[in-house]
Amino acid sequence: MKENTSKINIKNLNLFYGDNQALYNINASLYKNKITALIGPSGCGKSTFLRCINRMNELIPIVKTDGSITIDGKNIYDKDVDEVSVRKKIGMVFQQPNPFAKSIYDNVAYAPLKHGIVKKGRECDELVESSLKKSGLWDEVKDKLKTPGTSLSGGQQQRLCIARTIAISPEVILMDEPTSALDPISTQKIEALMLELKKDYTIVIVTHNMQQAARVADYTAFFHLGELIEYDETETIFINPHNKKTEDYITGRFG
Ligand SMILES: Nc1ncnc2c1ncn2[C@@H]1O[C@H](COP(=O)(O)OP(=O)(O)OP(=O)(O)O)[C@@H](O)[C@H]1O
Repeated sequence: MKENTSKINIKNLNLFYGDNQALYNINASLYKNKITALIGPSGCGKSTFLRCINRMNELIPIVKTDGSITIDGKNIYDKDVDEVSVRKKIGMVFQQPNPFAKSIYDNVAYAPLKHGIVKKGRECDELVESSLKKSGLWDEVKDKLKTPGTSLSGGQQQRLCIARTIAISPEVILMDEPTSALDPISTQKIEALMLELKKDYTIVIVTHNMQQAARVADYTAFFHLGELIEYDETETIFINPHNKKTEDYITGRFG
């Protein structure tokens, strides 16, 4: 792993929902311009861990987090860091495509205009076009930018959500089961897109689909009962795991 640049450093991360501990002392370095997949049985803490990386769990009042997550050396849990700036730097794509009830154009333009990243007019038009091109959707929507985002197919809506995420120039993209609501062809398109996007972004994905992790991820982290059991190059996790629990899960003995 040595030749990689560390982008996200997690140290002694514990998370509690009220009295219930959901994450136990997680330590890991996630690498820049790589795709890291989080796998493990239902309820093992994958989504909780993902949401720690953009401080989204803080929207849940009973959550208490300790430990640190540094991104490029800065702890995002420091008191002087506000969570809105964290979420601008770290985009998120959800399981269900969730475009705004707005036009395709406005879905992409909304946040950059709101944050003053671009001005209305040509500058904004160019950003909308380049974001839709990067998400592989431009050719399918360029003649209907004023139609509602919700009129697109599920797979197109997910690529619109990715375009919306890219438009504010994040450094990290978190994806929580981004293809589980999609058909195989849309899934294939999103996977191809992820491989393209990792050239510019660091990607962390939660997936239940082990073939998907094997196809797209450079690194894979296996969680069980809130613990990070094993984290390594994807090939090692799938072909030569070091931990018995990882092996049992990979080979379908539980989960
Ligand atoms: N909002 C919440 N309030 C209380 N407990 C929660 C909340 N969200 C998750 N949990 C608990 O935290 C633990 C980890 O859940 P999490 O959703 O992170 O697991 P997961 O591995 O992503 O599961 P799945 O694969 O089913 O989505 C579970 O025991 C779950 O019940």
